[in-house]
Amino acid sequence: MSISKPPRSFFKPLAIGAPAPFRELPTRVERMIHFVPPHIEKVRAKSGDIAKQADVVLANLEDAIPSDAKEAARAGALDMAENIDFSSTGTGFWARVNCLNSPWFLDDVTELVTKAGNKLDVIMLPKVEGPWDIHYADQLIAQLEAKASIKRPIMLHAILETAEGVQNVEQICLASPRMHGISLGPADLAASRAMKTTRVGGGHPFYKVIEDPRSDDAPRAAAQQDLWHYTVSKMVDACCTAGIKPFYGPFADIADVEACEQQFRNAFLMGCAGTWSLHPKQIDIAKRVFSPDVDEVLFAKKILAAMPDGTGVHMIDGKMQDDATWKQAKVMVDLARQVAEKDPDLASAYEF
Ligand SMILES: CC(=O)SCCNC(=O)CCNC(=O)[C@H](O)C(C)(C)COP(=O)(O)OP(=O)(O)OC[C@H]1O[C@@H](n2cnc3c(N)ncnc32)[C@H](O)[C@@H]1OP(=O)(O)O
Ligand SMILES: CC(=O)C(=O)O
Ligand SMILES: [Mg+2]
Repeated sequence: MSISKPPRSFFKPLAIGAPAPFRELPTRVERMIHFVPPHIEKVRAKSGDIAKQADVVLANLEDAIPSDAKEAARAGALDMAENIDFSSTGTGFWARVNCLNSPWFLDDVTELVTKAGNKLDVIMLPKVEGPWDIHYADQLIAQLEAKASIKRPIMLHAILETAEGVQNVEQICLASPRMHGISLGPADLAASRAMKTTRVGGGHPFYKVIEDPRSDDAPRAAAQQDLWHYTVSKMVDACCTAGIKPFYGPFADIADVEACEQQFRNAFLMGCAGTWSLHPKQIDIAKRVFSPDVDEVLFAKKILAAMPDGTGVHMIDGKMQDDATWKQAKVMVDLARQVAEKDPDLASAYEF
């Protein structure tokens, strides 16, 4: 017997007075979630400017914040909520709270929801292992939303960063209508799986395929493979099944902008909606990569124009098009339209 909720109960608020969860995700361009360490006053002071460039600004309270600065980071996050104008640029405001078994989680969530709940779009929950973690956070947030008379539901975004979480990713995505999406957490995940790498995201020179031995004994060609391909694929399928958004996560080799761009691009091509930026220079990389390519969009527009009702078969520039490629084209053009609303240069390049 199934133990899932009956369909009619799924969208009911979990506390009397809490807002009803969204039936559909709000349509938002979220090409990058920019991480700010809120306890550092100098960096926090810049986050108003960052909010004009990034699609999402996130106050990070978890890893990378020293244990003796956790309260300061929380206070910094509340300060950001109060003093930065996110709404006029349509920028999302998120916070990554400490994990559920930490001494800080309860105060993080309580203070964020009750003091800044009407400003906060998404709470990012680290180290989620199964749907039970989502159920607990979901109920607690509903109680706090009700207590503080929050008008819009705060969404939940889980980080996929333990082997158990990857094993349970489908149930995590389906656990609650409060779910917004999932991000890959390659550092904790590597540790959890005992992967032998000290890198945060990206490839590894030892993870490669080499060609067969050559008759001339010349060095054999080799190509690095993507360590994260399986996990990203699994995450994308789980998110899309649940109607929520998959994201790549951090790329910590800040100086290696080329490898960062390639890792982001692989994730974009595989279906991710966005990524994280840890440093201001990763914002532009993410913007470039997660905005659809102009030539691809112009080609996709030709497909839509040639097949107004989305059926049949057509040849365009020597390539066969049918109902399936019409859907591929629609994905591209729909995203381009959303990006165009934020970016007038791209709007004109896409010829909208
Ligand atoms: C595995 C995980 O959990 S990943 C998520 C957790 N990690 C994070 O959130 C890290 C966030 N990023 C950072 O803390 C920093 O970018 C670091 C530590 C990676 C690098 O910091 P620095 O060495 O100071 O970078 P750098 O010197 O290049 O900074 C250039 C400027 O950008 C500013 N800056 C750096 N990072 C950020 C940021 N995330 N947001 C806003 N401004 C920033 C710096 O303050 C500096 O400003 P200044 O020129 O006025 O002095
Ligand atoms: C993203 C993150 O938290 C990690 O890679 O561990
Ligand atoms: Mg982590």
